[in-house]
Amino acid sequence: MNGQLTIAMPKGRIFTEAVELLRNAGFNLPPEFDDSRKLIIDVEEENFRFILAKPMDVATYVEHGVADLGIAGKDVLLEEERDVYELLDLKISGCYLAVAGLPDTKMNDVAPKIATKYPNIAAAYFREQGEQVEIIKLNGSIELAPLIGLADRIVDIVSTGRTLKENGLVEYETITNVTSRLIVNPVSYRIKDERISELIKRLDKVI
Ligand SMILES: Nc1ncnc2c1ncn2[C@@H]1O[C@H](COP(=O)(O)OP(=O)(O)OP(=O)(O)O)[C@@H](O)[C@H]1O
Ligand SMILES: O=P(O)(O)OC[C@H]1O[C@H](OP(=O)(O)OP(=O)(O)O)[C@H](O)[C@@H]1O
Repeated sequence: MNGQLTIAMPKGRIFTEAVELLRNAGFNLPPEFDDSRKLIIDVEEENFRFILAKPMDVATYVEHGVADLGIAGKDVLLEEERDVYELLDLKISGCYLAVAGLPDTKMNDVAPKIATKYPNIAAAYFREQGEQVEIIKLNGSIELAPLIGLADRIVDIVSTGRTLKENGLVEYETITNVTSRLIVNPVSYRIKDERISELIKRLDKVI
């Protein structure tokens, strides 16, 4: 064993599933994990420190080494391209990234507009398709953009498909599947290899 492990956890959707996975792997996480506003939770018994961050920021904490490990959606990892290693596909919080828009509509011929929370992923996708587009970055309610004429298409997460359906939108293409991943800071991986390998082994058994 070599020292405490700091793990950056994403608040929100992924959190509950990630906590369940860690508990299934035999880690004793106290009730604070079920109902608390604390942003740092120490679990002395396991020699873990958990920090609770916005999902989009998890890889930033890990890249800067203030967290050894983190749990982040593949969408965030593709969008941000942080200097971290991906260790495990945790197979939780599954969804996918898709291109969607109003049914039976063609994209504008000249610089069609794409609204998205994922400007880098969207730009790379349309570049690969050989299509020149204008990316419009939004922070949420992406489905609104084609409805009020801000964009021809959106690139966004689809899970149940309910948001698209209830807003009269259809999916045009799937870009990539998304699940949450365990990521590690490259230096921590070298220095704390024993503890990290042990964690991977225990998680791997319950995924
Ligand atoms: N239906 C879904 N919509 C969005 N993200 C999802 C969905 N299902 C799973 N995910 C995963 O959850 C992560 C986002 O979690 P969450 O929705 O809690 O945060 P967020 O929307 O990015 O945060 P906020 O809206 O507070 O800025 C994504 O990065 C993705 O990997
Ligand atoms: O296919 P579904 O199950 O309907 O899920 C997909 C929706 O969920 C997310 O939005 P979120 O709820 O995070 O709200 P946001 O608009 O603030 O991003 C995502 O951006 C989609 O809008």
